[in-house]
Amino acid sequence: MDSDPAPLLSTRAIMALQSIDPATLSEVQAFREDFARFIMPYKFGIDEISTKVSILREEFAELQDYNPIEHISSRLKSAESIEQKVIRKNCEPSFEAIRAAITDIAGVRIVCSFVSDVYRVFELLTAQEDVHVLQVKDYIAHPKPNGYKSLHVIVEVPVFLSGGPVAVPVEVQLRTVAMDFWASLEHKIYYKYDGEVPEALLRDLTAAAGTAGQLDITMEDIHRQVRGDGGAAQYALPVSV
Ligand SMILES: Nc1nc2c(ncn2[C@@H]2O[C@H](COP(=O)(O)OP(=O)(O)OP(=O)(O)O)[C@@H](O)[C@H]2O)c(=O)[nH]1
Ligand SMILES: Nc1ncnc2c1ncn2[C@@H]1O[C@H](COP(=O)(O)OP(=O)(O)OP(=O)(O)O)[C@@H](O)[C@H]1O
Repeated sequence: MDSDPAPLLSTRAIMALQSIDPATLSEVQAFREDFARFIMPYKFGIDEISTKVSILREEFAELQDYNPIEHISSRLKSAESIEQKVIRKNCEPSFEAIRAAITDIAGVRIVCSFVSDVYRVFELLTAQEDVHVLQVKDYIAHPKPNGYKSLHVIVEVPVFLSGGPVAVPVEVQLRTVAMDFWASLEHKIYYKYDGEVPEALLRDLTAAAGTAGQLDITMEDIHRQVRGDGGAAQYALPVSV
């Protein structure tokens, strides 16, 4: 006995689609295809940078018995987040204008053990000949007023598509574990309060950023002493760390 195939769309979705004029529907479909074509190179840009960072990480681990990179994460900006930024930046809503104005559609975050590692990984990545630096923002040397610290660099990498190479901007954020801990909590609080964070919490967050900064200094100092290249505080460490 034949049974009806399971519907691909719910009755509500079919009714909604039937009520849209076919011209609008084909416009929506065309837009979806254009958006997929627009976003694809950014995904490949993330892949390029992630591969470069993974190679550096493996090489360090193999040859130097030391790994300056704790972890790597990446994100492709969502259509909603791009839309919000287009509105916020008062950018013309065309793919061409968005491509020129929004340089963090592809994002990679590199979390390092120590501040010196952040700068070392930055130097190694940006010295590669196919990595073109467009902009650097050093929020470690110059933290934001709320205490936010990270080293940001917008790089452009070539992505080889069937039609030829395309230069894709990728935002790389480099930070320590302590900076990352602080930034992720601050991000959650900011969203929880929809940007209207109470004064007392803001004060606590700024103070916590200072504590995280102090922790980075102390940890790096201990690390240097263990490696035997000195440190600011010259106290002896107990056996193995
Ligand atoms: N948690 C947290 N993240 C931040 C903060 N400031 C910047 N970031 C992160 O860094 C990204 C880029 O920040 P910036 O380099 O300062 O760029 P911007 O001045 O905001 O400029 P646009 O990215 O063009 O809006 C943001 O999208 C966040 O992911 C902050 O105060 N707290
Ligand atoms: N370069 C990056 N690498 C990895 N993750 C990132 C990067 N930039 C942002 N993120 C993370 O992606 C998530 C969502 O980011 P989203 O694109 O919505 O906003 P944003 O880039 O942080 O802010 P804005 O749109 O104001 O520039 C957040 O968890 C954020 O921490």
